[in-house]
Amino acid sequence: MTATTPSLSYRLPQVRNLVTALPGPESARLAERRRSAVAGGVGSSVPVYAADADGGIIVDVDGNSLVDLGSGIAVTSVGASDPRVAEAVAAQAQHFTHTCFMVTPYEGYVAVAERLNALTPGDHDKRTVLFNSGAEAVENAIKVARLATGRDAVVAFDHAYHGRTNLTMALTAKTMPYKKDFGPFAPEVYRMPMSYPYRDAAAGLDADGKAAAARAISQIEKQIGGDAVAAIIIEPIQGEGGFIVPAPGFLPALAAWAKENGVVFIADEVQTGFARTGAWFACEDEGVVPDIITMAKGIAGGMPLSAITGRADLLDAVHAGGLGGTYGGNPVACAAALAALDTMEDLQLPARARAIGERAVARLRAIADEVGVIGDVRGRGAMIAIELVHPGTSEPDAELTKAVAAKALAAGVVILTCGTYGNVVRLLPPLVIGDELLDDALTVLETAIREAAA
Ligand SMILES: Cc1ncc(COP(=O)(O)O)c(CNCCCC(=O)O)c1O
Repeated sequence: MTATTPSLSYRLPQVRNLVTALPGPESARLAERRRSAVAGGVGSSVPVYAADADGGIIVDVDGNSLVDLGSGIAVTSVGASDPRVAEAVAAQAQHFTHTCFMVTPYEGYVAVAERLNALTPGDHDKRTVLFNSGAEAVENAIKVARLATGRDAVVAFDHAYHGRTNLTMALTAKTMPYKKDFGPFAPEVYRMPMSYPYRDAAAGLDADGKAAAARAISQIEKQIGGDAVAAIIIEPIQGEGGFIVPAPGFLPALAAWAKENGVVFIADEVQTGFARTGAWFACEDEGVVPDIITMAKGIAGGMPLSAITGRADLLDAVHAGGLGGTYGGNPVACAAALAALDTMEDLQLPARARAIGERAVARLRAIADEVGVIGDVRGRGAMIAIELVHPGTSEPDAELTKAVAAKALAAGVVILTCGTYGNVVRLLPPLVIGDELLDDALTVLETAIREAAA
């Protein structure tokens, strides 16, 4: 831990420890039950079943302690059993688990909205609406943008990921596994080229952010026309598409164009939000103030909650009853969010994320030349990735990527992969992971890369 960050305490030993082969017998029994109970379309990254989790450790049903470098896909930044969150959940549940905010409202929803209005970029008048999933937040951000502008067209980007509902599938770029055979998809969605510095350079394109933005804007104007676009939606750092950090200048140029053309600029911070990238929100890195920001994942310590926060004039343009849903802003999830936000603030998790990222990037950059298969090391804060390629080329190596993740898992480290080409190893550790455990996991990852690449 750096000297300035508060000390962390844990309920479980923060030590990687395997006591059986993976999966162990209990996980194997659960897998058997799952085969005759759960649809095969739901996949799982690892073959073990969780029994407990705390800090950077997941304990499985066979007593194995694994290091969690996935945080349940960027969700459990405060850990999966933050004591403050657990206490808030229990306390709320003892009073009421649900009344439906559209029926009998409650303070927790209002308090979360006040916190998000204050925490998100921009000092303008804002309003917030709460939902359950990231995709639901994205769907509603687009609804608001279309109503407020009276326009239909929505611009999304190559390599984007926005969810698994019909509209968010239309916004998502990669077909397999997210979209294949699930169409037809919502109309009036247009895909534009992304700033992908590593691959832009490899393709001989000008990787400069302003040039990349100019390419996208030129296509928007030719294919749609600025006056027909309701919204641009973009992840400030693309997540499932491969932890793609656009070149500096790209986001500000798009936001400026959107403002000039009356287009709603939506930042999808479902994966980048809540300290993950070393700031409360990734947009802050270049001073971009979105008109609407979508949030979920890290918001509530693992409880299902999502939100849109945006300009009051946009969100208040919607007629009464136009936004909502049965469970949106569930009171238990709201209690968890308020507790999680307190933990993030008390533990200074944006700074902790930066420290985690610096540690990880230094280790990965140090071996890149030696192993020859790391084409790029990138990310910000504790959202770090390596793109794996065939030696001496920028050709994606998806098989090597799978092998690295499998070797890491066999040694007791849960690592997620992603990327349009399936060749990105991503690090999303809980922001409460300790340095010793992080270093141990990075050593395992280095060994896995060396062995898989040999
Ligand atoms: C930027 C961004 N927007 C929207 C979403 C969607 O959030 P939901 O809460 O999964 O609906 C995500 C979810 N990302 C992980 C999805 C994993 C999977 O389903 O295989 C995201 O990252």
